Amino acid sequence: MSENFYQQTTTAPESSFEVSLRPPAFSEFIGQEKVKERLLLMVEAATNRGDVLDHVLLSGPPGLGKTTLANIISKASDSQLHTTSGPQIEKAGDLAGVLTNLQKGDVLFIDEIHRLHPAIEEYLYPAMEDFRLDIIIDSGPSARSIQLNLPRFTLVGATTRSGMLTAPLRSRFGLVNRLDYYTHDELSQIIERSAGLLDIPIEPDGALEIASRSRGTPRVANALLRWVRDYAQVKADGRITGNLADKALAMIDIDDDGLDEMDKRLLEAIIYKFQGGPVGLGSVAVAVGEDASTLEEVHEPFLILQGFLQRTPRGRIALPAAYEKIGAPPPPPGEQPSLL
Ligand SMILES: Nc1ncnc2c1ncn2[C@@H]1O[C@H](COP(=O)(O)OP(=O)(O)OP(=O)(O)O)[C@@H](O)[C@H]1O
Repeated sequence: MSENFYQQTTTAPESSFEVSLRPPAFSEFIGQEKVKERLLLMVEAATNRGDVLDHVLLSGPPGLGKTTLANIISKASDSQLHTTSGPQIEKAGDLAGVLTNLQKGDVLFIDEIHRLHPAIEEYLYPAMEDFRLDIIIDSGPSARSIQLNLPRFTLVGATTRSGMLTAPLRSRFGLVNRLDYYTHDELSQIIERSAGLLDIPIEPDGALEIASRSRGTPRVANALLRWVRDYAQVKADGRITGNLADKALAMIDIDDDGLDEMDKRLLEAIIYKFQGGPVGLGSVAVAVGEDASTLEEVHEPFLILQGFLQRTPRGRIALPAAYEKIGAPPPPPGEQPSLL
């Protein structure tokens, strides 16, 4: 279970468990204060003007609350939410179907918007800017362009890879927000809230223990809470204390910093197989037997944030903290890989 624990919790389709824990309003959404403040202001201004909300882009690693915020935005602006994702829109006709289904003021949430096909993205520009859709019907000599007027709507785009978004698409969003990893204190509050909703008795030190091993990510925190709850029910009286959470998480090989087996395997591969780097992502992926994009989107951002890893133009480099973490002797100073 442990090896792919984060992958399961960060890329698995939404479970009813997750949906049930989703905060329904800004007031219950913990953390991301700046983002919340901006969105609240936008919603209030648009409501006061009786206007439709501007388009919003939310970026950041998986599981930080982008889908949750899209839901909250649509509720706060009293509008209907329509959900789709970049890979689901395969043809221009798919996009036309989604757009022509919207009512005035509706929120269209496109998850993984960076994965939209470039040709389809171009249809989105006039739709976002002028609420107009130009589509070509038929082909060959009888091909002709027809123009459809769309109701004014709000596009909420979510991406884990904001760098992959094209400049023309990015510039069409009125507000661009980056979500950051949560602090231990914020995650503790999220865990206590979830435990309350699920009727799980938890001590503050139990919540903090889970929080400190949740890699700054609410989705991981909720998944770990669920595991610790099961452990507490079977091995104890059901109450989650700090000590019990520690034992439960050790059982699934999640260490004090929240690193799992795959994180450690990645660091070990760079240090032992590639002499600490620099090494390209593709080579690391083959060495650890994991998909390169999972390493890049799920594992690496946290390892970088924690100071274990560095991305350089020449490849990945293990930093001194990584040697310490896996108990490898640090390289002699002369053999430290150059960071350039
Ligand atoms: N600020 C928060 N407060 C409380 N719970 C949160 C918060 N942010 C996220 N969660 C919880 O974490 C889970 C994951 O959130 P969500 O699905 O919104 O993430 P996401 O960023 O959209 O992820 P992905 O990009 O992978 O779809 C949800 O169940 C939600 O309940």
